[in-house]
Amino acid sequence: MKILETTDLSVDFNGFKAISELNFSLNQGEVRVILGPNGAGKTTLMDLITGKTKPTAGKIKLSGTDITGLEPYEISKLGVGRKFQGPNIFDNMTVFENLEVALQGYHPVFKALFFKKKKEITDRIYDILTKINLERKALNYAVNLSHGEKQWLEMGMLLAQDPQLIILDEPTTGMTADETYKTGELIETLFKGRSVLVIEHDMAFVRQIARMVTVLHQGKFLAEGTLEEIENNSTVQEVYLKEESHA
Ligand SMILES: Nc1ncnc2c1ncn2[C@@H]1O[C@H](COP(=O)(O)OP(=O)(O)OP(=O)(O)O)[C@@H](O)[C@H]1O
Repeated sequence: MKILETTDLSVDFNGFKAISELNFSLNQGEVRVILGPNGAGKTTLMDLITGKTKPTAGKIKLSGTDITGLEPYEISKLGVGRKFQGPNIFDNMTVFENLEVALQGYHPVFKALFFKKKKEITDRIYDILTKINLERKALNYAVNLSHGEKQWLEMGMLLAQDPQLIILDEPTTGMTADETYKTGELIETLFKGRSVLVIEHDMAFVRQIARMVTVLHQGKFLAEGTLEEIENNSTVQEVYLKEESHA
């Protein structure tokens, strides 16, 4: 089944086509990396899927439901979770509290109402903490975590919201090679069986996580295949070489 499908999707910024008649689809449970040189339209595509940018033409379907033109909060409610490049967590809360907020929202006044659910919630939080390797830091303030740990905490928070589609925008930016590798492992364990779209430039990381890669260029579909196929694709090579010669 297709979790995501775009049909002739286009967006025009004052005459400039940042995404142009794009037909893209993602299968349920698939991890797909979106590649493309600077300005290819990768971020714009994610903005269209999440409702941040409204398309000029075309359609977007999520699990068969037309979500074209919906507002970001509506799309998020339908189960699309997005993680932006930098860590976006509550610095002045503990790791545990960050996950608690992600699971049940921030309702200090109504906390008592959740009392009965407490055990269930705590178990779920510890399950995620174990997966993101932060169980020993549950009571530490998030501000004191390393860059990698902050990113992993946010991935745990994303999972806590149980999204049907997860979008990760360059998740390894600023990470050491070791942290990058651990992030790849995390995507395989934490998001196992989930549908994930990733924008990423780090090729070792792409090789680690993706079965299939889609390449965009100037807002258009350029190629799709395994990373090996993409690396051997002469059109893709040409586009990247041209970009390098302009850099
Ligand atoms: N709101 C906007 N108004 C006008 N032009 C825009 C807007 N958003 C994006 N663009 C343009 O659309 C093109 C695609 O940008 P986008 O950020 O999607 O590319 P990208 O593939 O994510 O690139 P990068 O790898 O550099 O992040 C760029 O030329 C950008 O300048």
